[in-house]
Amino acid sequence: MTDAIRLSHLSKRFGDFAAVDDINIAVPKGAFLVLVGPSGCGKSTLLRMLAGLETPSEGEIVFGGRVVSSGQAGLVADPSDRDAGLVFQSYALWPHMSVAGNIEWPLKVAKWSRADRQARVAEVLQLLGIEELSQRYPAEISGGQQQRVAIARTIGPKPGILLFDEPLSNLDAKLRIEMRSELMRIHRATSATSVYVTHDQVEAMTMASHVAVLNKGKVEQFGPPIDLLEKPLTTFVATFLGTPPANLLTVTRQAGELRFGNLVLAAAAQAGQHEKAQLLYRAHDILVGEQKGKPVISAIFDEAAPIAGRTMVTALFEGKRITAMADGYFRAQPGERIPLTFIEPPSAVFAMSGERIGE
Ligand SMILES: Nc1ncnc2c1ncn2[C@@H]1O[C@H](COP(=O)(O)OP(=O)(O)OP(=O)(O)O)[C@@H](O)[C@H]1O
Repeated sequence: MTDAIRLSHLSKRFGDFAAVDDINIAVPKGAFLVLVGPSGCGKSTLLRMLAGLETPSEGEIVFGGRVVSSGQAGLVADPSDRDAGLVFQSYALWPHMSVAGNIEWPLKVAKWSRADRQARVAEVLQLLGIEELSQRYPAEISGGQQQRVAIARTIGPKPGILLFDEPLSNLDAKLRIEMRSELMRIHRATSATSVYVTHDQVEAMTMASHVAVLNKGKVEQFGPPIDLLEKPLTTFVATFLGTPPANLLTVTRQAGELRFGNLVLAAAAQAGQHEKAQLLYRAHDILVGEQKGKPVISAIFDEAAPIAGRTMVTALFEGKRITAMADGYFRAQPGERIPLTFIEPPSAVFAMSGERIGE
């Protein structure tokens, strides 16, 4: 089957600076791809290239087998001629048009017949649950409702590809969670392929069928969210994804062992030939308390946050912050010493350069 989206050697330079640097990914039809990464990693630039608002410096964008942008050929198909719809962070509704008018406008531009337009407007109003707002003007509805109208307007013409640029970042926390599942429902109902930009890794992990983690314009890793959590290829991916954030401990090879201070954490063979390595421990693999026969450290309690019946605890050990879990609700005084036990072996081993070692 033809991929819905294929990016080959896609780059965008501003002067000497590569905002997007040699990206190569293929996205199957119907996927929900989330582009995630820290501020300035190139997410918006990549999305703007997908939308046809920015010309690639090099490489190609192919939608459903058709080249829509090409750096070499200097080709960029017009935003309206690439079967893609873009939803921005700011809703950009036309203030002088009613909700129904806003949704109908792109269909007029695309020369749909009056009857088809009316039927489609009614359909998307219903899909977004905003029928009762159809005659109101943008100034007369809330921010969350405006966002729904903006989404309705984008999906009206039935684009094959939906592009979202941090669409929920202006909403409050509760509404954001609600809209997340709404967007998933809309994605399924339209059977479009979606590309969604966020810097919120929780949003990425809950919504995505595929995630691309970007760092300095490059894709660090691309795949289903579970694969990225279970088998991160770099320390960047390992610590960027997952809640609470994972721990990386630098260990030194001594004889047959990998030691963290005086503590033996793993067999030296796990680090291959490296003298030093970084061990990945998820918070739930370090438990507050002691367990016989397992490596334990005495750390200085810093703070505690209850999460789903357990407690996420941060503590300091030799100046390093460590995140661990306690069963039930846990409290201690800041500065108090608490035991932390490494109840599981490290879930991955990385070279000091950040690359994964072994399986
Ligand atoms: N028109 C431009 N001219 C020069 N540099 C630019 C331009 N647009 C973006 N950049 C630079 O390219 C890099 C990537 O920017 P981009 O907006 O794509 O990042 P982002 O990942 O979307 O960040 P954020 O999450 O903060 O929105 C940044 O360093 C930015 O300063």
